[in-house]
Amino acid sequence: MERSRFRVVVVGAGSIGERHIRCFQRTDHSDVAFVEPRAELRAEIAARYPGATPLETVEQALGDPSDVAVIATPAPLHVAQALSFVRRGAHVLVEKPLAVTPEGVDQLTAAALKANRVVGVAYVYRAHPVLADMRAAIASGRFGRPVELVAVCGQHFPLYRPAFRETYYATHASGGGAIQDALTHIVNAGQWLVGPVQRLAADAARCVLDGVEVEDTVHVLARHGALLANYSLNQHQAPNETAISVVCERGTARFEMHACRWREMTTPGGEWIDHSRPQLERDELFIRQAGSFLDAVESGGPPACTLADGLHTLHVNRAILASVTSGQWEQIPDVEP
Ligand SMILES: NC(=O)C1=CN([C@@H]2O[C@H](COP(=O)(O)OP(=O)(O)OC[C@H]3O[C@@H](n4cnc5c(N)ncnc54)[C@H](OP(=O)(O)O)[C@@H]3O)[C@@H](O)[C@H]2O)C=CC1
Ligand SMILES: O=C1CO[C@H](CO)[C@@H](O)[C@@H]1O
Repeated sequence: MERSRFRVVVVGAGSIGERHIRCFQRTDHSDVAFVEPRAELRAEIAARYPGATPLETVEQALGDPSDVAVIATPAPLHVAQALSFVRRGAHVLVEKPLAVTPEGVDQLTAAALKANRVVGVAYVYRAHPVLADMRAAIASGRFGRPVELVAVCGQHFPLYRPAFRETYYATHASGGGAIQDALTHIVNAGQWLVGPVQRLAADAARCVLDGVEVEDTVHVLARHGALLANYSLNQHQAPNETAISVVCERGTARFEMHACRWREMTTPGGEWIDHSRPQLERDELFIRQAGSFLDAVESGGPPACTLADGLHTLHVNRAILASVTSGQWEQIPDVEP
């Protein structure tokens, strides 16, 4: 069957916005425009992506509604901008984290429901085929009930984002710090694998990165119902590694993003059985995410990460920040699916 073509506008052509322009173009189902207020950057991006239409303001984009808007601005702007586009009839993919506070999210949810628009949150791990395979294996029940999740993650953030001090990353209020910027991917993946978090306790500090006040190292103890979880992440170690293990009653499954594999072990003291794929190029994840969002728009089905899932992760981000300050366990509010 012939696929629909979509008019897609990417709002904010910074680091991730440029990637979305490129990756939506690569789906071959999109005519892409983008909003970038800074004239110099707008011209540079337009030169790099000749098919993409440059716009200066969000108002211009709202005046000529697209089918899909991708919100790639700093987090405090996400919800209000998403709401404006939904009200103009667009489906919206919002970058992570959904926001820094839950303000306006109920309004966005109601508006999306009323207008029958798909709103998804761009937690891109959900587009990872290896993680999806491991999730399906766990969900099949062949390892028994999941009882524990252990995530161990780290990378040298300045290598990947040398200008981090000058971006939203520098403050919590603008969506920065290891918790809201990086760990949020991992807790969202944890939630996808084993369900929502009910309570948590956290510790975090700025250990190495200079020129910012926000934390670069974080440890979280969490309860996903009966399951015990433990998340650790830093943004300064040399290895770029992400490993998420799910220990079940009759076997352990481990996702190793850096090795592009998941592995299982079911015999006590036995050998790992590996399920590997060739290493993915970074764009490939985002092309898959774009394609999957357009599929949801086409079918009217739920996106990979729904607004409700993104809101739950937002509550988790906030509870981690609160626990670091209070030194107490924090409860996570329920979110209606
Ligand atoms: N999923 C992932 O892997 C990643 C997700 N992200 C997330 O994406 C978001 C953006 O991050 P990133 O691209 O790194 O940030 P950048 O600072 O690189 O880019 C943000 C862009 O938004 C633009 N912008 C700011 N305000 C407005 C506005 N009012 N209207 C239109 N455009 C505006 C900025 O324009 P100007 O040029 O004027 O500053 C800039 O181009 C964050 O929420 C971040 O957490 C980021 C990186 C990777
Ligand atoms: O979401 C993200 C994924 O990784 C990037 C590089 O470490 C971050 O900058 C970003 O915010």
